[in-house]
Amino acid sequence: MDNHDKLALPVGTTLDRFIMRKQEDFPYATGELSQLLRDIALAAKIVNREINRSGLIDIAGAYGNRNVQGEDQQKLDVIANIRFIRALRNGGEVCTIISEEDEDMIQTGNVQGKYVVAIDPLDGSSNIDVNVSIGTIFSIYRRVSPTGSEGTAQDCLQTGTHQAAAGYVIYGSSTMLVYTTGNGVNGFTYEPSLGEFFLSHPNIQTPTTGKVYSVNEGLSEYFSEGMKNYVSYCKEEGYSARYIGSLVADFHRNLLKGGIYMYPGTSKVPNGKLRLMYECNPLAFIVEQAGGKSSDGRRRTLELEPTETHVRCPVFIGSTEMVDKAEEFLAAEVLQGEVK
Ligand SMILES: O=P(O)(O)OC[C@H]1O[C@](O)(COP(=O)(O)O)[C@@H](O)[C@@H]1O
Ligand SMILES: [Mg+2]
Ligand SMILES: [Mg+2]
Repeated sequence: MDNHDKLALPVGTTLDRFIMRKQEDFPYATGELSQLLRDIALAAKIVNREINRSGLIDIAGAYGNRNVQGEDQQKLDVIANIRFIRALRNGGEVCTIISEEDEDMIQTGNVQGKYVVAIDPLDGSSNIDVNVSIGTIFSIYRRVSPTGSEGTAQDCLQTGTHQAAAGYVIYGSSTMLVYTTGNGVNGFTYEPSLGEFFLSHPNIQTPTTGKVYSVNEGLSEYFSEGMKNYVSYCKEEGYSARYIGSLVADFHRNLLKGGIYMYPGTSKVPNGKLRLMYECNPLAFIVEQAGGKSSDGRRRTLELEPTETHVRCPVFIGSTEMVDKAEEFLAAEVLQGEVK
């Protein structure tokens, strides 16, 4: 009987109770990570409320600033960023934060905090004003430097294999929080009238293959030969193309139903668009814990060395057999290149 069976909690268990019961599984746990997960859930509830009424109040549209990625910040990007940073600062468990919306590391002042958080406060920004599912993505590391001082770059630039926990919130037809602490993946659905997340998707396992591929084909003229060949293969196999344009939403669908999401390197952007620390690493941890796979087309995402906090990397993530197949096509291209 493995851990999951021993601690199988019924659907409908509240998130708080689930976190508490899971903590009991680790006799040496001190409760800080549990509290940190609760802090994130609290901020998610507040951001969810803002999103649900975003059409009614003046929080639609651009904020008027550009972030470190050179993207126009949406007002909700900024609001979500403020809400999550405030919750993590007030919670006291986090010493340093890296956020998509801030160029530099954010020191919270909690020098006794044992954790570092990397966060994409609002994912799918291009979909905010058009009522399409968006999300929040987070990744949690234990600091490597001693407590008592601010977190360091070394604390923030750890490979994904060192994550203590990771997760995302999807603000869709319902709002869900999905996370892992390296002991399986569980999903919780938010019940707004009770203000609680309830266990709705215990021990998520992703199918080893699927019939859905997700990629922005608008970029296909910049795709490599191998990538073009894999997309043709998906069409020949009769797969359906599904691309919401919100990473969290495309990932979530494929996690539950099977499929592959790809944001490849292209001749225009060789490292692709997505960020390793707060988009690819957390989702790679989740997909692996659910029995799936994530790579940059060649190397395991979780083993990629982060060179700086906002570094980008190509990503192929989802059902293992589909990621394997995509890698095969990319490898064939390299071989052909060598033959020529
Ligand atoms: O419009 P493109 O180039 O296909 O990019 C869409 C991708 O960019 C993102 O919006 C990037 O994330 P942010 O919205 O957090 O910047 C992903 O959610 C999405 O999958
Ligand atoms: Mg994003
Ligand atoms: Mg974002």
